[in-house]
Amino acid sequence: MSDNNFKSLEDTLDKYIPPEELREVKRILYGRAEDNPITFSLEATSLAKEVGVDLRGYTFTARKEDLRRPRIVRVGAIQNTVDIPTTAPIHVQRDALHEKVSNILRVAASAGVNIICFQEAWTMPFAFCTREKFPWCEFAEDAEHGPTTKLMKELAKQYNMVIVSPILERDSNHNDTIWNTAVVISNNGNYIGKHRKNHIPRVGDFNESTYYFEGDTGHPVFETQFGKIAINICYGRHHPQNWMMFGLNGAEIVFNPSATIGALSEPLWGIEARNAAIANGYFTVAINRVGTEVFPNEFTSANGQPAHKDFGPFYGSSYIAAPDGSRTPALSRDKDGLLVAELDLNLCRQVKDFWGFQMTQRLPLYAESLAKVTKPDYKPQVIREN
Ligand SMILES: NC(=O)NCCC(=O)O
Repeated sequence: MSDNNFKSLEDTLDKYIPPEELREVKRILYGRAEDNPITFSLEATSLAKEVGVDLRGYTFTARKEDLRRPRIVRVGAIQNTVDIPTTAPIHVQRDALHEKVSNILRVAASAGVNIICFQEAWTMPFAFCTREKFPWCEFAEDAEHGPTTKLMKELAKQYNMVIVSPILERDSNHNDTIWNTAVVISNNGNYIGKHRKNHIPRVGDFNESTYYFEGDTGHPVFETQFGKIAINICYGRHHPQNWMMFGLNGAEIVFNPSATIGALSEPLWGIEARNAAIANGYFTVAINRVGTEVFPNEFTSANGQPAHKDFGPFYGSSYIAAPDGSRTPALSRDKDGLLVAELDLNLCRQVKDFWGFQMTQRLPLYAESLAKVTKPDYKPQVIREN
C-alpha cells in the first residue's frame, strides 16, 4: 500500500479491530475507550460543508469540584493546504490564504470556538526547504501592524475569539530581521503579544536557519479571557525543556503549530505533544499542514537523492491531548480540517494533584546539574570499572 492510500491510523483500527476489542485498544493507545464526539449545530455542519472543511470535535471532562466552577473552553486547530501555485505573485498567494482561513474561522465561530490556532507560517507556502531567499522573504510582515495581524484583529473581535496566528515576522525596528513568530490576539481584537520560535531545525529539508535565528522571547504565557496559553512552534516540540518552561510559567494550553512531513517525523508526532501534556499538566494542541507544495526551482534534500521541486506531502493528523494522557483522534492526513475540543481546564490541576509530577519534579537538582553541564570544564558523570 502506498503512503497516499493509507488514510489514517484511526481508520485502520476502526476497520480491522472488532468493536469490543477496539474499546480496550483505544483505552490503551488513546487514553480513553470513548472518543466523546461533540454534536455540532446544523448551522456549523452545513457551513463546514459549504467551506469544504472537515469539522470534528471531542470533549474532555474533569471531576466536579466543590470550590471551583468548571472552566469550560472550546479550542480549535486548523490544518489546511496551500492552493495557489507558488509562482503566483506574493500578494495573490497571501490573499488566497487569508480568504481560505477566514472562511474556516466562520465555521469555528459557529462551532463555538473560544481560542484558535493556525498551522506554522500559515500565510505562505513552506518555502524554507528551497533555501532561496527570493521571493519568499517578501512574505515576512510586522507582527503587530502587518496585514495579517490587522485582518485577524478584526475577525477576533467579530467572533469573540482568541486567535494564535503563526507568521513569518519582519522586525523593522531591529534592522529588518526575520523571525518565525506566533502572534496572539485577544477576543477583544487587541494584539496581546508574540512568541518567536525557540529551536530552529537543521534537518533534511527543514534547514530554516538560512532565514531566521533562534527566538529571543523566552517562554511567554498569554493570559487570555479563556485561559493561559502558550505556543511551542514546530521543531520546539522535540525539546522537553521548551515544553517544560511553558508549564513552569503557568500555561494551561500549549499550541504546537507545525509543518512537517511523514518520512521525517510521523512516528514521533503522536508521542511528543501528548507526552508534553502528561509531563507538564496542561493541554496540548498539535497542528500540522496538509498537501504537497511545489516550488519553481529544484532543490536537494542533502540526502544523495536527485533534486526535486517538492518534498512530499505534509501529513496533517492534528490532534489534541489532555494532561491525563488521553487524546482525540487525529484529523485526516490529507484534507483541510478544523479540530475542536471542549476542555475543562480544571483537569490541569486535578492531574497535578493526582500524579504529583510537579511536586516530585526536583527542579533545584536539575538547575544545579544543568549549571554544571554548561561549564566548559564539565566532565560527564560516568563511573567505570577500574
Ligand atoms: N517547521 C519545522 O520546524 N519543521 C521541522 C520538522 C519537524 O520537527 O518535524
